[in-house]
Amino acid sequence: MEKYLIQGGNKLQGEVKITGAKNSVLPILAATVISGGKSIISNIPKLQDVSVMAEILKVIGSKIDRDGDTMTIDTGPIGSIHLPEELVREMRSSIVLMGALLARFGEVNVSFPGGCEIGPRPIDLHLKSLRQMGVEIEEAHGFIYCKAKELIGADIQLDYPSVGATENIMLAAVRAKGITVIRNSAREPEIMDLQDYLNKCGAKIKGAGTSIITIEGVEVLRGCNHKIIADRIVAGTLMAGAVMTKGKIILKDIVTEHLQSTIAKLRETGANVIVNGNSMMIIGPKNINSIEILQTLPFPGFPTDMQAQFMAMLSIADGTSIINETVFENRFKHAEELTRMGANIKTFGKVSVVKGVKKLTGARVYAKDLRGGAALVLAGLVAEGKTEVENIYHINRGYENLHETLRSLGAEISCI
Ligand SMILES: CC(=O)N[C@H]1[C@@H](OP(=O)(O)OP(=O)(O)OC[C@H]2O[C@@H](n3ccc(=O)[nH]c3=O)[C@H](O)[C@@H]2O)O[C@H](CO)[C@@H](O)[C@@H]1O
Ligand SMILES: C=C(OP(=O)(O)O)C(=O)O
Repeated sequence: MEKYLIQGGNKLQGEVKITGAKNSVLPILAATVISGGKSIISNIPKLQDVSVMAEILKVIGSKIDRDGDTMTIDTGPIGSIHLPEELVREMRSSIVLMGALLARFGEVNVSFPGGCEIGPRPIDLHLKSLRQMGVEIEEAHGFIYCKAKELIGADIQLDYPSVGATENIMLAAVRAKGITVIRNSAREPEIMDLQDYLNKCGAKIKGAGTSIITIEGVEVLRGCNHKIIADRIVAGTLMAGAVMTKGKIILKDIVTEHLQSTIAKLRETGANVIVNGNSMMIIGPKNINSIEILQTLPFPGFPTDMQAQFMAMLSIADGTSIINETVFENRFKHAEELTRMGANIKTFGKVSVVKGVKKLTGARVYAKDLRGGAALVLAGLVAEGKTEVENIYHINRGYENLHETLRSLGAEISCI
């Protein structure tokens, strides 16, 4: 199995273009199913999750050509509503194929999805909302069979602004009869990107980016051309790396508006962040200040997908930081691995206390999930000596050749 070997000590320096967002491209690829037409999607990152989503679409009949970062997807030939269990279980985002196939065929058979193991990840809000739209759902033997004689617009109040539930409702609602309103919807930028794609296909959606989304169902959708937004989490990960290594990097092709909570917290550490249109310079401070309280929240709050990387950064800060993970039940598996590298971290349920240490030391550590894996790589960049990060297949789910990006910025890292 592949692993990363890192020799710590080099500063990150230089310029890097940020790739397209995993959490945007996955629901948009699922959305291509609805029209049965041809869509050309660009700025697609090379990620394991993208390959899996493309494979699922192919298994049910789509034709897909990939040329560099662009995919041409023809979903006209899809002939099955049964999604392949093995592939669906490989990632979380496969669940949004439920809304997409319901919109196209009024029927879908899907197993429970996979994704990072960061605590229980129920889909009760997805199912409750789809039921409100006239979908009959049977759960048996690990599968969910959904059928709707007719999808009907509904007024849906989400108990929590779930990203996946918001996406599933949007996808089903674009072809439902009448108007669907999602209240307390997720406001993540990836929801706005999904709205943009669907509206280019002929959907009538308003409000993405706010907590009320209104969807007027239409009879027909067509394929379209769409460019995926930049990945704010990949950008944030590199920003944390620049701060930890006392480096200086420039990120290109980003949407700085999507990064405000990360920028604010990095400034608290003493980092100098200079925003210039769709690029940004980050200069690491001499000494990293601790952060009194870092609380993860739905967007526009601080993203849970940046929590692990910030824990790695705060483990070498001056002073003690408190991290409160409010989004997922069990997203601190990286704490134990960081401790092997000399970090001083105590976790109590959803709260971690991170007491900054003078230095980390290289060790053999295991990625337990995607962002936790990225955090260990960042720790390796500053640790004294060699760090081996095992199980990097987790990292490949969400970062396109992370080692090559870091090497282009001066890090000593190789994949063996
Ligand atoms: C592929 C993708 O886009 N993944 C992102 C998406 O995951 P995902 O869509 O799974 O995240 P959700 O926003 O749905 O989940 C947030 C919280 O709501 C709970 N919940 C969710 C649905 C439900 O029916 N019932 C329920 O209780 C979850 O267990 C979790 O505690 O948003 C998360 C929160 O920003 C990110 O960390 C993930 O990177
Ligand atoms: C948790 C994540 O991904 P997923 O929802 O796909 O498991 C993530 O991107 O950090």
